[in-house]
Amino acid sequence: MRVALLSRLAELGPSYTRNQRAGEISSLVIEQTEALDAFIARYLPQMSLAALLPLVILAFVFPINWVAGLVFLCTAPLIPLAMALVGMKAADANRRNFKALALLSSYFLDVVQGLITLKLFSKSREQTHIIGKNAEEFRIRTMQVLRLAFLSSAVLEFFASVSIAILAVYLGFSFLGLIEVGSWSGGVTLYHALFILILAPEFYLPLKELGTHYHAKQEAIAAAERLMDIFDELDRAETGGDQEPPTGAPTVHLSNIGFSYAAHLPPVLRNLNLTLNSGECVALVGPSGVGKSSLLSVLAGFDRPQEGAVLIEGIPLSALKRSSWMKRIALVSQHTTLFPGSIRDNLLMARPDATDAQLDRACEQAALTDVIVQLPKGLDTPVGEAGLGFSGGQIQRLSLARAFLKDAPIVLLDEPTASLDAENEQKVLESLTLLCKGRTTLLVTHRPASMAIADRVYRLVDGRCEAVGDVKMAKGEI
Ligand SMILES: Nc1ncnc2c1ncn2[C@@H]1O[C@H](COP(=O)(O)OP(=O)(O)OP(=O)(O)O)[C@@H](O)[C@H]1O
Repeated sequence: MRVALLSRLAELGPSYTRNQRAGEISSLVIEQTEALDAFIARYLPQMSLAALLPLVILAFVFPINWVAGLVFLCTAPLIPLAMALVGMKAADANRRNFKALALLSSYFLDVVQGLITLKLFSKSREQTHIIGKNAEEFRIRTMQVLRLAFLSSAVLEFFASVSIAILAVYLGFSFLGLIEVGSWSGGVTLYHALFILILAPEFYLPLKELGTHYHAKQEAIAAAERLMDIFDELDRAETGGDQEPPTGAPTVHLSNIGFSYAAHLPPVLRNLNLTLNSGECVALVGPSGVGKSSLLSVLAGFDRPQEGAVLIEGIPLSALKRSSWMKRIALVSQHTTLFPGSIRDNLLMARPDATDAQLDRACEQAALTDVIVQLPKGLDTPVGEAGLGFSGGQIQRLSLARAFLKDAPIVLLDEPTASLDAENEQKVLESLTLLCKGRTTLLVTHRPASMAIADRVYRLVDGRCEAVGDVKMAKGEI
């Protein structure tokens, strides 16, 4: 289930996950998935037992004493009935419990990630208080679930005990000759009475156990509902077609693109037209928040435009095989994630078969060599979650090194030199000039120096692209 869930999330891509709370998703994948295990491993096998064992016992008891058989037959349905009555409430309680857990997880993650900001504004105590409140809410919800689980066990135990007691009184009286109905052979012998009484708890046991595991079923239903939300989201995923993208640096045409993040939000891109000729580097400028990164995301295929189409050599992007398209683009975004492992592992993601010489060259091109030679373990230095021990600029250079390594015909760059000093910027720009040669490149930038490597400059205004006469003019505007 976890593997299926993660591959669905990968198919949904960043356009889905960036609108979700990371803590909630991780609680869903790690903890809530676990709830299905109890249902499959305990409840379902118990259901077969509960259907089979009482029938077998009845088959032995009826030929000996039909009244005892009738008592079994009449009291047995009481247990599933009581179980279902209590269980109806349990699904709701479990749903609330999972919600409280998801809220607690996501809040906790936000606080841990934003600890510096909280310390800076002396808000950590306040947040601790809010986490305390969420934890208390989770405790209350958990207790509600447990109360229902124990209550259902008690009710089942009660019904089973009363039924056995009725049977014991009947068998006792029959044995003493005070009751004469029931036995096919006249009276009840000690052997028969003991045989039925010893079997009685075994008759109710599978039903009681089923009741005990019933809350596992309700827990699984609550978890499955949330999991199904993600599987149902698949319709919104950009799954792509089955056509292979053209080889070499293609001409990319954005035709009448209209895009907004949600139906209730104003469009970010409106009737946008832009052509990136084969092997050409186009720079895109514009004020912050105008939609440059959104345009890159549409071009990379992470977001689907509501209007218009992205055409790769005339073929709509939506018709291309997604995995092949991903191999054709190198993207340096503003948010780079470093995965736990060594620097080498993080670089090899871009090209698993890269040789040491190729890795060294990519580091050199991205102005990363100076950083690596200072590390005692060099390329084998471990980097932690979110690039622990790496500065923003160093992470950006690592992302650039990945782009150099990938050697893809389409290059998408979002502010590639934003966190670099003038000296390193110059170094990286020289490498970028080489990288862009012969590749179709879109370079989003605010930096005048970066624009110099572009063949043409466009400005994004009001959701549309306007050509800027020349680089000098664009520099003047910035
Ligand atoms: N996931 C999202 N959901 C809703 N709105 C979004 C989302 N991401 C961005 N936006 C909005 O879309 C608009 C364009 O954002 P975008 O990041 O594309 O701008 P940008 O030009 O790249 O800005 P910058 O230069 O600061 O990086 C902004 O108004 C932003 O608030």
